[in-house]
Amino acid sequence: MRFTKMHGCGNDYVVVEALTGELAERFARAPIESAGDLAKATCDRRFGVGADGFVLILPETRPDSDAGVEMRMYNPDGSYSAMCGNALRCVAKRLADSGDLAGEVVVVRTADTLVPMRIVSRDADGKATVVEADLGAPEFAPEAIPCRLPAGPEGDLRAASIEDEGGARTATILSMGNPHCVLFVDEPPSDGLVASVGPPIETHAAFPERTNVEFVQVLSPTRLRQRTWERGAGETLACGSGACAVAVAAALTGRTERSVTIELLGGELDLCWREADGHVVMTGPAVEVFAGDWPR
Ligand SMILES: N[C@@H](CCC[C@H](N)C(=O)O)C(=O)O
Repeated sequence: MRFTKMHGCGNDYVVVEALTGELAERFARAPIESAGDLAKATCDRRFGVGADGFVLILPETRPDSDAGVEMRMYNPDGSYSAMCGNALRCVAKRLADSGDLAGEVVVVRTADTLVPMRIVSRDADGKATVVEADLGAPEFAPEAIPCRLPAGPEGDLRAASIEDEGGARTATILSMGNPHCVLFVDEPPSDGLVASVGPPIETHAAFPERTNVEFVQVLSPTRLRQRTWERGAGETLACGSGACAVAVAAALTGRTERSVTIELLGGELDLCWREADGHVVMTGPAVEVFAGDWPR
């Protein structure tokens, strides 16, 4: 199996393009869970390639879909995620660089979401370097996230109270196709905070499908700092869907404007929660590191 090791802001992936041939036969019509063990093996940082996620690029099998391909993303623990912002940009770059992208625009389906993406810039060799992705509109209804906490007066979880061993915390909870619990903090989020609060919130009883946890410091009305404890992965250097959730949470709670830049441990992402259609548009880098064969 040929793979490409890629990353977006240091959030790294083993990406397998399986548009034709044996791999497409094996996975395109197979149940989602069927690639879970392969994800665990390849993502292992000691016994495998090492990555925050395993990504399959598959032919679109839904007859009525406008997507060119389907993306399936798996966490290192083998669980599937219906959304993954940084991996989506890597997929767009992969398609652009391998000549499988006719123009500068591609539509990728992940679960039930169609994600239009545009190559924003290329290097001197014509390889894509920056990609813009429209991740669609956030979901706020507790049952759609899913989250068992009761909605507030606005019908959402913009100021939900969630308890862990450290006491009650106020969180903004929403879905970008996957669940996010955003915690605003006054200081730069520390190693200790992320490591001690991330795991119990990820597996908190309020989240029947677990959750990603974002720790966010507001630096100005257009700039934030974010660290993320990811569902099924632990702390990563960046989380694209998390950055989208943070941009929405910050604007929704009046902390920032709707267009912001987010500083992550591995780089920066630009986000815009568009007024016109409520979609969240993320712009950021996509990088190829190396290619290889699994197993050798
Ligand atoms: N890092 C990703 C999100 C990956 C999936 C997440 N861990 C989940 O299970 O929801 C991103 O860039 O969005």
